[in-house]
Amino acid sequence: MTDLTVLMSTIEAIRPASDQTRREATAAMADKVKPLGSLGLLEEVAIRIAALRGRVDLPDPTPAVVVCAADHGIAREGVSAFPQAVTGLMLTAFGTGGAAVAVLSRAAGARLVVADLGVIDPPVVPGVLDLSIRPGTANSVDGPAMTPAEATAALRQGIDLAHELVDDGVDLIALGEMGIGNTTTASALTAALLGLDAAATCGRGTGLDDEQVAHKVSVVDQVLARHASVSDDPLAVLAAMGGLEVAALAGVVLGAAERKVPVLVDGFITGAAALVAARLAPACTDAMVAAHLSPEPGHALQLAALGLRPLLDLQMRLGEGSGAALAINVVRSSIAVLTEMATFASLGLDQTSPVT
Ligand SMILES: O=C(O)c1ccc[n+]([C@@H]2O[C@H](COP(=O)([O-])O)[C@@H](O)[C@H]2O)c1
Ligand SMILES: Cc1cc2nc[nH]c2cc1C
Repeated sequence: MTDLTVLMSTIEAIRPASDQTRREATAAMADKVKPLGSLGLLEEVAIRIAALRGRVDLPDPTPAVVVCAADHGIAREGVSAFPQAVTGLMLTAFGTGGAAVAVLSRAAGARLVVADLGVIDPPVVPGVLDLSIRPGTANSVDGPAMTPAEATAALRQGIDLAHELVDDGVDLIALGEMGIGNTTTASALTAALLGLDAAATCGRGTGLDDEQVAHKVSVVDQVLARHASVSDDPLAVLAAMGGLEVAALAGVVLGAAERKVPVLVDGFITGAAALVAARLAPACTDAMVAAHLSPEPGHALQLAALGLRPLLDLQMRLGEGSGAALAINVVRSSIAVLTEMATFASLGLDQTSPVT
């Protein structure tokens, strides 16, 4: 099958979560020995996952953290506090287990899957999947970051990866990314897809000062002006602005949603991938859980557009999937609440009258 055929058949196959199971899970949660709604978002997450999976008796999840890495031509505009070579260096840190996301994945009992979608001069690191489409995108200030065929190929890599993980027993996927310059790419994508000004979506990334953020806004303004004609078509916007890892992560979302497996969206860059996926297949938002809130100003705007509420707000702005890895145990706990908590009835209590 061609990349486009796989993409289209995946989009076609994505169905909304089950309303019937949502009602059953909501009723089951209401019976638990606690005041109604007192476990807050923990209740909502378990109910949403039950509705997605089509069953209330959820097993303890088998999680995987998927980190997609790639380089960005836009980094040449001086929009990051760090040099582009850091993208490749971090591949080694992922592969050797010393990166934050490797530590947090271990703490969550999750398998870590790292994929190179287009790192320039990637180091040879055992365990890192070579899914490279091209060595970095082109600079989207000057022209399209990639061709529609390259964007589709990256999406397909993500879809295939999600399918392989699910076939292997994974039923919870945390999204992560690495790519110097990718907050600028995510700012452009978010502004284009949500019809926002660059100033609303640009933040400090890896640590820009106010003057550097102003420069970043002017660069994103140039990208938006250069590609103004494509703003109605999500695949064309993705190809025009990048990036390769964003495309692959959008594919992971689509592939997971097709198989009714929840994805934990991490920060601002995975949020941009989630937006792309939602534009391609609106029902895939039922598979998304927002792990945390990044201080990048565009992140809250993305989550509002997706109708998602973040589980955590720890002022984390690392990326890599660090927030998503951390939220795995929150999701695991929410499922345990739904499946293991006692009910009022089982304790011989009447939940409608307070115990005196
Ligand atoms: O996840 C976030 O919200 C986030 C916010 C700021 C920075 N990052 C990470 O930092 C890198 C991009 O930052 P920058 O400044 O180079 O665009 C990239 O590797 C991301 O993983 C990630
Ligand atoms: C060191 C470093 C680690 C990262 N992890 C994700 N983005 C990153 C950016 C830098 C600079």
